[in-house]
Amino acid sequence: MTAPTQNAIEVRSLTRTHGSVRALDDVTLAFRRDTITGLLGRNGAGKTSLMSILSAQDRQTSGEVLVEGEPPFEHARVVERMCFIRDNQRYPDDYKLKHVLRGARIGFPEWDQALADELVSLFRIPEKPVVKKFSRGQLSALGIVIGLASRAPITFFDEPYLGLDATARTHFYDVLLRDYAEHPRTIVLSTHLIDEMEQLLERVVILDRGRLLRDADVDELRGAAHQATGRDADVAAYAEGRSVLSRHRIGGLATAVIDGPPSPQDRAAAAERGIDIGSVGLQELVAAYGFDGADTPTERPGADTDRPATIANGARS
Ligand SMILES: Nc1ncnc2c1ncn2[C@@H]1O[C@H](COP(=O)(O)OP(=O)(O)OP(=O)(O)O)[C@@H](O)[C@H]1O
Repeated sequence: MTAPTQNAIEVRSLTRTHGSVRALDDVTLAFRRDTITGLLGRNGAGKTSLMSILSAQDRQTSGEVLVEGEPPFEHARVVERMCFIRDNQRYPDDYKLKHVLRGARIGFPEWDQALADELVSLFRIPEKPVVKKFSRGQLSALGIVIGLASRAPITFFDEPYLGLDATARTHFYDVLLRDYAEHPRTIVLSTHLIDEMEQLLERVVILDRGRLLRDADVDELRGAAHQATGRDADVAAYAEGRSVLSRHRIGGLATAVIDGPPSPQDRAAAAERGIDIGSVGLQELVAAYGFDGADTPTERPGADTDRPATIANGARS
């Protein structure tokens, strides 16, 4: 008997096009079993497209997807082990809370009714109105109830927090961590609230314009870049020849996010120019990747005549 691989999902050369738009472009990666992975990237990066294909709700244009070793599309055995909570889930017009929960209980073999009841009360989800009258936050809460109580071995959450108040988001994070500790499973969640949700994540996948930028442990990414802050001209000189992910300028001060941890030589060069070297958090790193090596648009395009070549061209391959 072969041992199960440590990956719940494997994706090879995955491409999804819509006409001339490449929602996913030659993506190769794996999602580890019994791990919470954050799917990050700017609007339109391809996060929903990827989860839709992995959960068999859409089909790739080319490439291969294996979920627990099998292609998911039209594979009932694989599909019933997955739960995809979309940010725009629709329900039949006459459905109330009880109808949605009844459907989920039938659809998910590992469904936990006690957990569903606890969450309904925690999120104060109303029983009487039809679901189509729910507020944005109530709809998100309902998705979270289904996603967690399904106990599906592979669960996808697509921006599950939309419209949720701060208390409800805290409840979500706390129950997710508690339930995951008691029932480990593979969870993939897309989010733009990176600072807030970073504590939940063990691994991170970053997409940009359909392409894979990073697939790494959160701890590895925390040291993946450094930032240099100082007078604009000094930071520009420091940035010269280094791989600049983004640069912010306010007045005469600038901060450049540079790919890679600072070496002793970097520290010495910074000290020589009176530049502060600092660490870059996950949210700042993802934002910096999204800049394409460009400046923040605080100044008129074309006004920046002294822009160093590494910044103007973008140094990231
Ligand atoms: N059915 C479709 N028809 C045409 N283009 C599509 C379709 N679905 C997705 N796209 C395009 O594919 C790209 C990726 O979209 P996707 O929804 O996967 O991004 P996302 O990372 O989830 O974005 P967001 O963070 O804004 O939710 C976008 O440019 C989007 O416009």
